[in-house]
Amino acid sequence: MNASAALVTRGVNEVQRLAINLGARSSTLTGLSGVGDTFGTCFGPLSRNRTLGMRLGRGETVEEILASMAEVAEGYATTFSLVEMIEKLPRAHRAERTFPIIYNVKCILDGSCTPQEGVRRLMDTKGRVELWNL
Ligand SMILES: NC(=O)C1=CN([C@@H]2O[C@H](COP(=O)(O)OP(=O)(O)OC[C@H]3O[C@@H](n4cnc5c(N)ncnc54)[C@H](O)[C@@H]3O)[C@@H](O)[C@H]2O)C=CC1
Ligand SMILES: O=C(CO)COP(=O)(O)O
Repeated sequence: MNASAALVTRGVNEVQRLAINLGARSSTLTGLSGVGDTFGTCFGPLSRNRTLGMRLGRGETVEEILASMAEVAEGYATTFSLVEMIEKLPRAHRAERTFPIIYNVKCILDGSCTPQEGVRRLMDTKGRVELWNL
């Protein structure tokens, strides 16, 4: 549970950081449209995005999962859109260090790493001050 809490909290932080860079108010991301939405999708047993992630973690491929889902897991396409947006930001050369969760999710979804490798890389990330760039 602690690892999940850390991942979700740091995930919100990355989305917040991107949104602020694009002109959003930070309070928008700490309200229902940010933290609230993230809780629903990460912890709701019926969540489409959570279902995609759980099935990936159990060893199915992205292709198998997407082909067998009747619904759309929005997070799949959104991950690639987020990376495109990040790479247009100033200091994009530091992007993988600044947005490690988004980049690791992309790596898992595009098949360049396994879920286990993605999680291992996140766990090996050097610690730093939590709110260093907000
Ligand atoms: N329900 C929620 O808590 C949240 C939903 N969203 C996003 O909002 C959107 C709608 O969510 P819901 O209303 O819950 O979903 P829903 O499953 O109730 O409705 C989605 C609708 O899109 C249609 N659809 C799916 N693929 C399509 C395609 N290729 N072309 C045309 N129509 C297509 C489906 O037939 C369905 O009527 C989704 O992108 C979802 O990820 C975002 C945040 C929260
Ligand atoms: O898209 C959503 C969160 O942004 C909500 O959809 P799910 O909760 O079904 O994953």
